[in-house]
Amino acid sequence: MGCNCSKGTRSNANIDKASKKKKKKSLPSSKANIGGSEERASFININSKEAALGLLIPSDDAETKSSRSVFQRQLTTETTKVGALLQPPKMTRISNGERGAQVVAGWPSWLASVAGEAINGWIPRKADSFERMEKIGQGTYSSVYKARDLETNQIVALKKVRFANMDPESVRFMAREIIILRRLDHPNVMKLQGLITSKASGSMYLVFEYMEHDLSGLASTPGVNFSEAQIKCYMKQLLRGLEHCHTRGVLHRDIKGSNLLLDRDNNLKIADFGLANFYYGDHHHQKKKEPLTSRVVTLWYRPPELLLGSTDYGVTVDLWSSGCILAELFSGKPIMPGRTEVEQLHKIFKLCGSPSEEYWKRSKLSHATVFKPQKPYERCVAETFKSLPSSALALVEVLLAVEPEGRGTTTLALQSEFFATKPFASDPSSLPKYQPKKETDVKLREEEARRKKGTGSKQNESKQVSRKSKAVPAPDANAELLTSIQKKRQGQNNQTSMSEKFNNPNEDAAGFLIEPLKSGTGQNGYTRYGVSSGSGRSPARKELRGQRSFVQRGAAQLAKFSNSVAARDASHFAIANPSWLEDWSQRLLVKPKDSTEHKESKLGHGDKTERMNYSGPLVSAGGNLDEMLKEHERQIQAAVRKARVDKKTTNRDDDHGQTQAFLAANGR
Ligand SMILES: Nc1ncnc2c1ncn2[C@@H]1O[C@H](COP(=O)(O)OP(=O)(O)OP(=O)(O)O)[C@@H](O)[C@H]1O
Repeated sequence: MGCNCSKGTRSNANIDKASKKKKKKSLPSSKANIGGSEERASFININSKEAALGLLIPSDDAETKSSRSVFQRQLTTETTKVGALLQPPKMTRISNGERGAQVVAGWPSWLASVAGEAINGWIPRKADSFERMEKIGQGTYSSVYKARDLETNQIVALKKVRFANMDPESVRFMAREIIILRRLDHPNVMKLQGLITSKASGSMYLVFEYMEHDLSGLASTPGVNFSEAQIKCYMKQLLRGLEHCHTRGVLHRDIKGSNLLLDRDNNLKIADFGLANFYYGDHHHQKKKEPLTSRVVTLWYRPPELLLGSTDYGVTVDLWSSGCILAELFSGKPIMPGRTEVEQLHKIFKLCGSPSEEYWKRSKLSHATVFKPQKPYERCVAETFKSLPSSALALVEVLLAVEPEGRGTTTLALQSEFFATKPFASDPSSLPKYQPKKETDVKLREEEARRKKGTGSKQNESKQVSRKSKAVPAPDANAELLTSIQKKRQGQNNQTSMSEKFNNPNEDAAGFLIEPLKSGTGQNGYTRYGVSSGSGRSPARKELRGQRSFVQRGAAQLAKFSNSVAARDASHFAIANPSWLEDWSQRLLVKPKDSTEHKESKLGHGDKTERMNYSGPLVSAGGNLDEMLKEHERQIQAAVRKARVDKKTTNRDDDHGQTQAFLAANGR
């Protein structure tokens, strides 16, 4: 495909050279002067922080248990695993000598402790060697800035990750992300180019190559239409990037359009490894595998096994998300825009059928007793996507297999007929060069509008929702995880205000040269494949952007999304039953703010900030499982009663009735 042109990356200089150099010339005056009183003082602090941090990166088990002994157990397990198909990474702990060298090279000791492996061979970059430009993204736990590397004149993206008061959870997550990023090296995976550490150790910048677009932003840009060959080009790159991750034993666990970044030449790179984790393959039966959390992957892209509570899953979770993206690229809209976990699962069953009896038996999924339908659902993927080219449909069928074992692998997907038949995947550089920054502008405008409305950042929105929405307790094995994430998020809320402060010119103190925000607009038309919407614009595409990652993201376990019914533009590839009306499970959790918002949601137009809607989790943190189940039962019964009353007074479509039946039939 020729889409693998790797951009030259400027990695940090070799640590050996650096430490030698430092020893030779600047040791006495350097910040890294470990004999200096300032550094000595921080060494003393650091040692206690190391103890608090456990020195190690988190596994999901640690997400749930958050204990050092868990880490140690994981280390032992991991280091003894051999012969892995997926080349399981070793949790290499660097020696004291190496750590010392890293500190000499200028790294804070706490970082050398938690992510020694990730910084090995690097020296820290200094903030003042970058000219910071505009803010280009706001993640839940990070802010992203465009900047110029003054040493190379290259434009880069600086992802600022804050961890309030060295909160061990936040530090562990950050450490995991950078360790994973450094394990990966592929043209279709975002490369970590370097790290900038701040004096205060309360934040860190991850340096990445700057990417002009993200796939969902680009797809939602007016006048931008994708051809089949272009969809193949993006899908091929996505699958190649994922293949690399999986081969290196990494599950991304948050594949969605807004995490697939594109440079000017249409090279796609998988970004945001904030939820990624290591995976050890199916052949490690001899050792008890550490459980993985099921509370990952943005709702619309989350596979059924996770919704059913699986903690023993693999690469197939990313394949499911990829299948959702493939179908979405053709359809011009998200294919299963659920608003709650229940609704998501119901949408999945309706489209993909429910799993077989054998699957329910063998998988022993924790939520199976609650969600197993009394009558199996028929699969209707082929009818729904009958307008897709047959080779594309065949791949969608595989990737959206309701039972994970049916999804194959990235390698098999890459070998599928879809990529072997004409029109072949375009060469990325042959595709239109889209005007930079369009979607970033949209995003920034939306953020600005939210700020003006007083809702503040995404975290604040979620907070607001958590007060409004009625979180329904449900069984979940990860209550402790949620508690720990909630705790973390309290930190994140602090981080929000801190990141707001970062926009303050006083932040120059961090050493950046600041350039004022510029804006750019422009369009570049291209024929959208098969979408018959007159303007070529698919407002629903924009909806992708609103869908947030779940774990460790929006506060109080709230996944934010834009209302699904917005996805109703006429499309050649429209799914057979596009009646995404509100079902009662949604109303159980969310009360639309007012009728205006509701109306706009249905139209799918207008300012996105007006259309925001939210879903709450089924699961509340902490508490006794029985009580949670009982409470869940009460909530469900109340909702069923309410739905029955509503049904008499309002027009309901099939979808609503089905969802109701689905839930009622399952004892709720
Ligand atoms: N290398 C890059 N080049 C350009 N923009 C980027 C880059 N990396 C991230 N961004 C922008 O910043 C946003 C936030 O980045 P990222 O997703 O890594 O952060 P996050 O805190 O994990 O976000 P989220 O809460 O959305 O998962 C992205 O959606 C993207 O628009």
